Amino acid sequence: MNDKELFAWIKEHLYVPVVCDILDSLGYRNQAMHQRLRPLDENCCVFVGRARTFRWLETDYIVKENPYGKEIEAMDSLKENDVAIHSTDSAGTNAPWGELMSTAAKMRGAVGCVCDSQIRDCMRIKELGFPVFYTGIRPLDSQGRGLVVDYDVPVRCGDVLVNPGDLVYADFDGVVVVPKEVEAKVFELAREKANKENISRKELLEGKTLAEVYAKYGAL
Ligand SMILES: O=C([O-])CC(=O)C(=O)O
Ligand SMILES: [Mg+2]
Repeated sequence: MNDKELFAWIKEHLYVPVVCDILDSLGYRNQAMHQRLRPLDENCCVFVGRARTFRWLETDYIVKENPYGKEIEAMDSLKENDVAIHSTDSAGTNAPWGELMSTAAKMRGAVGCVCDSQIRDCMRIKELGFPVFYTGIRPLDSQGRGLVVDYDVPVRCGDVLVNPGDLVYADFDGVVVVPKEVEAKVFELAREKANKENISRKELLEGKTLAEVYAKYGAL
């Protein structure tokens, strides 16, 4: 399967919690982003793609020659199925993501953004239909408050260390990051667990008790 086929398959058959369960079973227990990251629009929050990371530096002055650092270059390098991942801005001084970033990302084929910081232009982002997970909303520009010092480097976002190219999967329950080295295994096992959950749900709806179905399929 190429990425396009894999991502379509994941969106059709899986959901974020089942992927988290499999990561748990393989010893990767800290791959779900912190619950402070929530979707801007619950009707537009499901995506799977590859991490493209932005490393932010907090500043208290405008860098004259290049007030946004490498941000514009990074944005224009986005490709099909990319997910923009912004390093954590604990201070929350500014909103590095808004409607123009969303528009630029969408036009390059990116499928979502996880911004562990503030966002702005929220109603326009919703109108555009670009999925964004965010920590807060604030109307202030990043210029003079922060800049992108590097991109496609490991960054911490939502308390998860994200490497460029990691698979990022988001739905209403949250955002999970699947490290490259376990990706194939995770989706093979997630398919099996989802099958067990589907049959368990069916039998629960037919009236069987939780103890009965758990004894049979071992899936919760
Ligand atoms: O200017 C920014 O950094 C964010 C923003 O407002 C936009 O993307 O429209
Ligand atoms: Mg704007």
